[in-house]
Amino acid sequence: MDLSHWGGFDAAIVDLDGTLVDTVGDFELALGGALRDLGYTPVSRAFISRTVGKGTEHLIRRTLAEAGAPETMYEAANARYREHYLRINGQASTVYPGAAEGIAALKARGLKLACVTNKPAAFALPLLAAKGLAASFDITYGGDAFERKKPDPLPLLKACEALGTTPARTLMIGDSQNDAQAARAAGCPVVLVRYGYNHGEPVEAAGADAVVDRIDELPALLA
Ligand SMILES: O=C(O)COP(=O)(O)O
Ligand SMILES: [Mg+2]
Repeated sequence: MDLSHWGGFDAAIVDLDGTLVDTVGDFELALGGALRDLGYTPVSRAFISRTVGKGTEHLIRRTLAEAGAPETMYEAANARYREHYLRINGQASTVYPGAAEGIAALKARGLKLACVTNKPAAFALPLLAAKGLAASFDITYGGDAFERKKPDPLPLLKACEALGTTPARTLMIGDSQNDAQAARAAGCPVVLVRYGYNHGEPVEAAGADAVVDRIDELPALLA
């Protein structure tokens, strides 16, 4: 695969869950804790992997339905989830092989970097710091930064604006259809990683320009 026809980039926007960090273990602890507090049985890891990616509200609403709990429990579940998540954040998650190296190599080439995630900033910022990734990014936007989150293009357009780049010269690196759709609508080329969470669907079907096994493959492909 040769992506050099893209003709160079000034910046990259990088997704967090499923792209930089395997966080399904953290989600499992926090959702499980919240469900137990409310008297329900925790949901499976497989369910979590195919549900993560569209932000906290979507995840909690789907989790309540999966656990057989009423929708009216949303506020209580959200409060319990937040408390558990803030306490366990990072304890059951790991940086994917090649992710830190890949980001460092892109940065060393002079690309500006933004982390744009649907994870709330209160979870995303401490996680990036705990995993030694925070300093790599010029800016980080959580899922609560703007009126709309990915797959809407708004967070990507705001990131380009903040970095002083154009979408055409800003590469989106993500793991799901939310990243691919947001990138398409914003006008950013997009690469997806094969190992993340894409709602249980093959990542090849998400409409990316390319799919890679590791982020540290990218610098050579872009040469
Ligand atoms: O919290 C989520 O929904 C996941 O967010 P991300 O994949 O955009 O990082
Ligand atoms: Mg993701």
